[in-house]
Amino acid sequence: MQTPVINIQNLDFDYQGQTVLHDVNLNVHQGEFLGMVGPNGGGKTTLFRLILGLIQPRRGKITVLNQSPHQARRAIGYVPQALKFPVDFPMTVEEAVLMGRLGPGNRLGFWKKNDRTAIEPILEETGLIPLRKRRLEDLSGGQRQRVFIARALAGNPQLLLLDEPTANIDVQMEEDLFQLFRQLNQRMTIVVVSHDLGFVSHYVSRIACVNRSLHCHNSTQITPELIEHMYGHPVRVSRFAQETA
Ligand SMILES: Nc1ncnc2c1ncn2[C@@H]1O[C@H](COP(=O)(O)OP(=O)(O)OP(=O)(O)O)[C@@H](O)[C@H]1O
Repeated sequence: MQTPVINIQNLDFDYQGQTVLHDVNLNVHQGEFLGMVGPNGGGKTTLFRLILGLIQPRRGKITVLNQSPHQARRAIGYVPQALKFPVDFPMTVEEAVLMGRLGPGNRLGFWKKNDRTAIEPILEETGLIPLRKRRLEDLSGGQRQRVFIARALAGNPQLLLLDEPTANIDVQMEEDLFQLFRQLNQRMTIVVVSHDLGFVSHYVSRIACVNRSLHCHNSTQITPELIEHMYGHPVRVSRFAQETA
């Protein structure tokens, strides 16, 4: 059997003595498109930061592509929550995407020809060719999201982690982005955090519910009762309600 892309065993994580994640176990397999849902503060971003090796578990084990998260770092593309990224940074779309090529031997602003060549198909795939010379601050929220996705793709990752990539963007743009993720999923494993359960379960086969602990469900098993139980209160999920009405 193939080694999972992400393997987490009996993981505990604390922030200043407060347990944020407890006894988390998770296997994400090659080529999987996994959705991740859960209430605010449930620990989803923390789990991403652990997978990226930015923070260490207090207990348990985590491997990514059969290596430590730190060793696997260059094989992971990460799109953080949009609100956590400065948007008034004075750079063009092209320069922002090139930042995804940063690494040993590459300095900011001193790009090699092969870096510029490498980003061309990515600009094309993410629909950014017409915007390539525009400054980040002049873009809409959805266009900016595409830039952050393209930046994450520039390092040619095997695993893509997307933290609420469709927050604050309109429904059409959300559909377009998920179509792009579906296309990308043909060549890479994807984990996407979303609060739009009905929508995300349409695209993914499995959903990890994170609220201090983690439980996986097939997307067909997700019911309003299960969601209410996980969030601790009823959740307004427009598309979910429509689909299950
Ligand atoms: N740097 C930090 N120091 C201390 N506590 C933190 C830190 N970052 C997050 N936390 C706490 O850890 C818990 C989990 O936060 P996390 O951001 O992982 O949740 P989340 O599920 O991603 O939430 P959201 O859906 O709101 O993005 C929260 O209680 C949060 O306040």
